[in-house]
Amino acid sequence: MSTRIAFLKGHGTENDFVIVPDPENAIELSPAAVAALCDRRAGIGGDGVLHVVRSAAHPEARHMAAEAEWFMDYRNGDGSVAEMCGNGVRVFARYLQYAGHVGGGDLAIATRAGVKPVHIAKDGDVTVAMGRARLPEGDVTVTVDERSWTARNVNMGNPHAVAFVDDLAHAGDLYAAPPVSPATAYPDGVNVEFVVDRGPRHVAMRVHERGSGETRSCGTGACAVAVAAARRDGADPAVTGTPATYTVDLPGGRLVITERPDGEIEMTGPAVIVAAGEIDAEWLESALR
Ligand SMILES: N[C@@H](CCC[C@H](N)C(=O)O)C(=O)O
Repeated sequence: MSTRIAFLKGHGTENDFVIVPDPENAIELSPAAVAALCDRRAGIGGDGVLHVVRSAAHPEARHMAAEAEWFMDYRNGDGSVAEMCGNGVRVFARYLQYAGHVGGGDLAIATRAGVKPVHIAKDGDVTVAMGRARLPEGDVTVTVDERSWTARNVNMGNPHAVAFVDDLAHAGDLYAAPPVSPATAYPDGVNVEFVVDRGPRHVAMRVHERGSGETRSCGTGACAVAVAAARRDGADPAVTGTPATYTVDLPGGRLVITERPDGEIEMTGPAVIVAAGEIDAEWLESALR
């Protein structure tokens, strides 16, 4: 009988993840193994992997263990490592609740972008305190076919380029990463958001994610969009002294983002566990050959 590895499948506004519980960090998840798990035909399928490890058991998280028991070791679908995943951290919290590691209410999760406070509400939504955005100086340019847009460089722990467009269809098929220049603005690659207005403080977006391609939702992307929209709309909370709340519609659902005058950003939306099962370790080995 071959060895089996437990997994779950979950999503936040259809940004979907293979969840691999591994409290003692005993499973070696190589980039090839992550890509095999995320393969939508030959594997389980997902935009990324949430490797669930005790902070004390992971060299990148040990220093956060006193504040947060669990570390979200997030990987993109192509196996690359990313600093942060906003939908991922909400689904991670839902998994901790599902597995009985936490009840509802408040908890903290360690990520590569620091410890994130999370609140699991009784109504089912999960809110994460994402911290502050960084806005590196200088606009960037996003190009799709014959169209180009000046875009805002926003860092939410991970890098984003936010372009306001007239029509989301102008983003094209997004099968490949849209070129962003200057390339020096993003030495480690970039997530690209295309945004249209839907109403006052209400936008819709599509995203091409670094390491995953076009996804149905991106939490850090939605935060970057809200931050860029507030600056564009003259609603920067640091200037007005009042919080700015944006509703962000994505192909997979709706997220609500609030930025406070001190720059702290909160994101709220659904997080769902869909299934639980077992990975055949022999299959995973063979997928790596
Ligand atoms: N979908 C995520 C972002 C995942 C990481 C991203 N692809 C990157 O490489 O930075 C989210 O919900 O934030």
